[in-house]
Amino acid sequence: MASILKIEDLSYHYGNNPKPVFANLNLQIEDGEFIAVVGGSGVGKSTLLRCVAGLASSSSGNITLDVEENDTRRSRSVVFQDGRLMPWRTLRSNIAYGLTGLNLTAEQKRKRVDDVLTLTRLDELADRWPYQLSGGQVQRGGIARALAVQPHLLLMDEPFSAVDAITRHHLQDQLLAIWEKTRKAVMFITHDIEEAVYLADRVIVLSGSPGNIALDKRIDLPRPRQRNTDALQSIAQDIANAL
Ligand SMILES: Nc1ncnc2c1ncn2[C@@H]1O[C@H](COP(=O)(O)OP(=O)(O)OP(=O)(O)O)[C@@H](O)[C@H]1O
Repeated sequence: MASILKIEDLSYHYGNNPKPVFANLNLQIEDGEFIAVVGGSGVGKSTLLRCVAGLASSSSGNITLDVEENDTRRSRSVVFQDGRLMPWRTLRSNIAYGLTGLNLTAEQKRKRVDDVLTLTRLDELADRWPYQLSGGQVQRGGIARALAVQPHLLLMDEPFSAVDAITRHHLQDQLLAIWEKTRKAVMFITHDIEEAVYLADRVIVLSGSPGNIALDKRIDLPRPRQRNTDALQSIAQDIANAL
């Protein structure tokens, strides 16, 4: 499979701080691949994601997204920890707002919104305001908004860390169902090693200061996966040891 994202010798400094958050980092993601990035607090996971998202400019190195650009879809989109729905817009309007600037007719936009509402199973909640949604529904709304732009690469920054454990498991399974249907490349940041092993094709461990890749582990467990199996726990333990 072809690489959709190539990160080469990436370094990042905040402001005048001479010490980089990470230095000479190299990573590739294949088209359709689900990778999870884990690492201790402050190691640079979110900074890396922001660089890939184009929200922060790397200090040196290259980030290449090998995707077909056109004006009806975006190369990448981001799902944040808090869903980031605008409180003054309904769910439907939040999703539609994300399509601003794309070259789509009103009818095409309406269809895009309807399609992602169905995909995230939020159809019946489309006209609610964010305050009328649960935490898990807000997160699914954030995923719907990110998917509406039909990104080649979906970037997720600890999207499920603010919800309870049961909701988190549901959201993980729904994300996997969406991923099976859309087969987008995903870069998923998490603190939770078991979440990473349950979801991803590859788990990348960031550690050190400056941060770099301490482990790049392919997860060969067949899908659909089971939680709490010895095989999954054993891989999670290997990853914990690398942290
Ligand atoms: N705006 C900023 N200005 C200066 N330093 C920053 C800024 N944002 C983050 N940092 C520092 O950069 C380092 C990496 O932060 P980052 O948020 O990328 O880590 P992280 O691995 O995502 O952490 P966490 O898991 O706690 O969210 C940390 O040491 C942090 O203090």
